[in-house]
Amino acid sequence: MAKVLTFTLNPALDLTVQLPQLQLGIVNRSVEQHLHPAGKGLNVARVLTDLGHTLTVAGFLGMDNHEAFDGLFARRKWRDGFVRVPGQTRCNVKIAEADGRVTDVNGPGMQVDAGAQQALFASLDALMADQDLVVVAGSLPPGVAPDWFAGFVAALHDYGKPVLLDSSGAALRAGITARPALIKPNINELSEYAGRPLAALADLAAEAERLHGLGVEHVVVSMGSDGVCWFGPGMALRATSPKVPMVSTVGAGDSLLAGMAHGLLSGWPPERSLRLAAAVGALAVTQLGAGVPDVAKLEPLQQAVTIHAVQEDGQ
Ligand SMILES: Nc1ncnc2c1ncn2[C@@H]1O[C@H](COP(=O)(O)OP(=O)(O)OP(=O)(O)O)[C@@H](O)[C@H]1O
Ligand SMILES: O=P(O)(O)OC[C@@]1(O)O[C@H](CO)[C@@H](O)[C@@H]1O
Repeated sequence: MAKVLTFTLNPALDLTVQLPQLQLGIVNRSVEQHLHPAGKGLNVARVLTDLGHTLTVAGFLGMDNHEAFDGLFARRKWRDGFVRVPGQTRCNVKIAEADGRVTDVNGPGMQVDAGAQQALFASLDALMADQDLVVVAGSLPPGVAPDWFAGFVAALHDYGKPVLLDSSGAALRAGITARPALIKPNINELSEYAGRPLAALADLAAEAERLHGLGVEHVVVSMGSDGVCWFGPGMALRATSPKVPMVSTVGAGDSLLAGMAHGLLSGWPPERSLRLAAAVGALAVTQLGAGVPDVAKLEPLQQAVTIHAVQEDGQ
């Protein structure tokens, strides 16, 4: 199995609040609440650990509420490369209604100063030693500029290992300039990047083609219950999403990305990688938070995924 480093520059304590139906402007009473350490790169790390890989996790972490994260790192036996900064890691609220709708209220995150950014940069040689693949996922905390992020991803790229990027907005735009091997925007994030709605598969294919021209080898576009499209060198595949009981969609994209990473690291044919990735994404929807506590559950989900080629006309 492989060694993987995931960066979460803006981690979060995810507070998931489950209730029958959210009613705005009145007191809502939740049925259950769960608080757990998360953030995109850490969610990816959970899945990759469950699939058998050895993980190092890094980014910025607030000094004032680090305990839950330290506990997670110790339980999962992750090497901890996080730079501690003054203040609190943010709390992101996820309101999960009984019909499967999830409303996210994500905090900005704690201020990260130039010293902390330099400290993370300075640790790259040590962090990158022996890694087979790097994942950079999530938003940028206040103080971290998109230009800095572009340089950061470029520095990772220079180590010669595949860099997988999942971000949005200005961070996605900046990260793409550093030619990551793979990006995984959802369809809304890619539409925002493109500056136009990408409604049809032909639009996605055209945008992916443009990104290939910028040096991004793999463009993986997630579309929630509508599945996922993967545009790679000389290939375009679409996977359907299996029908699953919905608990929370939070972390589905991270799970999909982890599945893709696993397939790439295993040297699998594209169809096999995409099938697994779609199955891991679907599994995430059936539970709170990311992870594959029972790998056997992936088998029926993989069988329920249909893969077909995206035609030139976008069918
Ligand atoms: N309702 C669903 N049923 C089955 N599979 C799903 C469902 N929602 C998501 N998935 C799977 O998970 C993948 C990622 O989902 P989605 O497109 O919602 O990612 P995302 O917007 O990046 O999510 P997040 O940022 O919350 O992790 C989809 O491509 C699909 O394979
Ligand atoms: O604000 P960001 O960094 O874009 O996203 C953060 C986040 O919504 O992403 C994960 C799900 O993908 C959650 O664990 C976390 O709260």
